[in-house]
Amino acid sequence: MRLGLFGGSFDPVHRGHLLLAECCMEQGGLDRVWFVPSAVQPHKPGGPVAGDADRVRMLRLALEGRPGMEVSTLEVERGEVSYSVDTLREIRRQLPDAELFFLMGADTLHDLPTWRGPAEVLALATPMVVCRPGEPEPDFGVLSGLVGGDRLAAIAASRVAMPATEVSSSDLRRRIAVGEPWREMTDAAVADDIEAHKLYGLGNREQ
Ligand SMILES: Nc1ncnc2c1ncn2[C@@H]1O[C@H](COP(=O)(O)OP(=O)(O)OP(=O)(O)O)[C@@H](O)[C@H]1O
Ligand SMILES: O=C(O)c1ccc[n+]([C@@H]2O[C@H](COP(=O)([O-])O)[C@@H](O)[C@H]2O)c1
Repeated sequence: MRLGLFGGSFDPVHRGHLLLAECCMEQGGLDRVWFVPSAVQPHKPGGPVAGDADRVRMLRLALEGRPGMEVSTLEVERGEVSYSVDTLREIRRQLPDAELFFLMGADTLHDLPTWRGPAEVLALATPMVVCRPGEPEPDFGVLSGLVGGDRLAAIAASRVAMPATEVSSSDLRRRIAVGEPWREMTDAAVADDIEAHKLYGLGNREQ
């Protein structure tokens, strides 16, 4: 099985995340994609804005009716700071025969050498890097001190192209808080859920 792991804060999940996973499934020939919300992303020590249960529920709603896409609660169940190397070790232990890919935008690739145990991360999973038009080309050379030339070429060959989607979780949260249009930036079921639970300061301005 070719399994794609897509880690992020998903605070909240948005159309860019969903499109990225779809493009990787199609172009990267993945059988499954697991979205792995982090408890606390190591480089975002303040932690997410929404709680674990809210982010997991929104992800499940977004992935309903998307065959092969699921949520893994491994990191939120482990709690504390979510190091990807720990998550990959655990998934490798559970699924020894799966071929693991780690889905990421080019921005995350450039950050990867600063992660905990980056060489082990690269031994456990192959980064599947998504390139967006209008963004700088991913610089696979940032991994050259961590993997050999053949492996580097294989990682570069796994790259996937996707159309630009000008959306980020932080902009979505900002729009909700200040009352700008935001629903189109995410899945309709997620937008309904944000409204039902009054997440991200929704409605605070009117009170
Ligand atoms: N619009 C987008 N298009 C494609 N990939 C994206 C987009 N937004 C985020 N990603 C990718 O999704 C992954 C998880 O990102 P994350 O959950 O932190 O979302 P984010 O929108 O970047 O959040 P924030 O704005 O809070 O930093 C990262 O690898 C990031 O590169
Ligand atoms: O393991 C680490 O040291 C590490 C440091 C920074 C980010 N990550 C992971 O990278 C993924 C993308 O994170 P983000 O929030 O930068 O989009 C997510 O799964 C994070 O847990 C992992």
